[in-house]
Amino acid sequence: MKYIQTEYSGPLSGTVHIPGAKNSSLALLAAACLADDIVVLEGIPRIDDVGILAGIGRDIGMKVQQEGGQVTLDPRWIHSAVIDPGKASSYRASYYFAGALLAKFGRVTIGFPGGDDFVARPIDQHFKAFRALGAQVHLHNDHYVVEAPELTGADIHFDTVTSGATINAMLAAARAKGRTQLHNAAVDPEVVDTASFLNRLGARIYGAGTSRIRIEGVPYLNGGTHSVIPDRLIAGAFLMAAGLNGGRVTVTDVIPAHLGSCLAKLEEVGLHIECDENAITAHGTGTLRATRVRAGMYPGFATDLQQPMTALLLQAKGKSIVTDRVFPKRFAHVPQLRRLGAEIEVRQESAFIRGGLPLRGGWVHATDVRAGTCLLLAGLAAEGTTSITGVEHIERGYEDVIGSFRSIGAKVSMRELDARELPGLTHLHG
Ligand SMILES: CC(=O)N[C@H]1[C@@H](OP(=O)(O)OP(=O)(O)OC[C@H]2O[C@@H](n3ccc(=O)[nH]c3=O)[C@H](O)[C@@H]2O)O[C@H](CO)[C@@H](O)[C@@H]1O
Ligand SMILES: C=C(OP(=O)(O)O)C(=O)O
Repeated sequence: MKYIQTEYSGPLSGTVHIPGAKNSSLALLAAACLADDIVVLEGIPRIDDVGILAGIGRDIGMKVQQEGGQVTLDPRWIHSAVIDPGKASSYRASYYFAGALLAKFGRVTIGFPGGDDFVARPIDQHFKAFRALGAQVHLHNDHYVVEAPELTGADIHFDTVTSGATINAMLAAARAKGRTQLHNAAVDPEVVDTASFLNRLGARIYGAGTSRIRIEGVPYLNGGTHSVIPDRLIAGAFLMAAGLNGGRVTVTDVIPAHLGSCLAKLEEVGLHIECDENAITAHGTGTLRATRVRAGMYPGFATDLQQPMTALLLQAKGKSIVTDRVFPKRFAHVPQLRRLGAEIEVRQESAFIRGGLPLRGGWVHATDVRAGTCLLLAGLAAEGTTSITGVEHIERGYEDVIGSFRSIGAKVSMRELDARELPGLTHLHG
């Protein structure tokens, strides 16, 4: 079993190239199924979730060729819309295959989504959208079936703002008959990126990036080429790394506007931020201020950044509070941070932090990708050696976590755990 080892690293400094966004890539790769010709996607990160998705694509007949960050997909060979439940459940965004295959096949069989587990991650709004477009949804033990002999445009009012269901509804409606309007839609950059991609193929999607999206269904979609947007969540985590021990980090190939609420919060805690057209530099003075973070949907502070931010706030003298309004129980990193000596506890769905106290290295377990980033940052600020298991979660989101952190001077390495050490470590998962 692999684990990541970190050592106290002092101020981190350097430049990191930010890869394409995981969450956008997963939507675009599935969306390619809707096309009637070859699609080329550029800037796709080489992460585990993309590997699983490509495997599913090949299983159903799609031709998928990966060369570095360029992925060429030929959907003309897709012969099946029955997706292996195990593969679908091994990552979150498999639900996009339901939206993308429905218009072409009229029936999709697929496993329930997996991915990071934050206690509750319903997909009722995806089903609501499919039903509104005329589909029936049948739930089974380990899979569900979505069926629609024909999809017809409709007005869909989401009960809550969800990026996943907004994207899935766009996919299903792109080739539906007539007009669909999405109300209370998510405004995330990944929604806009998916709409831009589909429009490049000939779809007619208007208003993506606002809470009302209009889709005029089209009978077919061409092929085309598209570059995925940069990963704002990886960029945010590296900027936070600059604040840990008073360092200076530049992230390049980013879209600064996608990080507005993150940058504002970093300035609030005392980091200096400089933005260029496609680069951001953060430098810490060594002194951090405690603060209040309320994670919300875009353009709010991202739920996927509240865990690395928590690692940073452990270094800020005083009391900080972190609340997650998107996934109110997303605090699996908290008991792990306590193993490193952090004074942090969860009460009434918020993490209360007493920061500015020294951390000491130890064994910890990453339960999900961002918990992993949080523990990695905490490990770089802790005295001694920190060992992080659960690397498979981290690798869902990072293509070269060790290389990119080393490039800013982090003392971090990937190691192999001797099987004989395992029994003594099972307590970590509790
Ligand atoms: C693969 C992917 O893109 N994952 C991202 C996506 O997840 P995911 O697509 O699962 O998250 P959503 O944006 O859909 O969730 C937003 C909120 O809506 C709720 N909800 C969602 C769907 C639904 O049918 N019913 C419902 O109640 C969720 O519980 C949550 O409170 O957005 C999250 C919120 O920015 C991010 O943390 C994830 O990294
Ligand atoms: C929650 C995340 O991913 P997923 O939705 O794929 O589980 C994440 O990227 O932080």
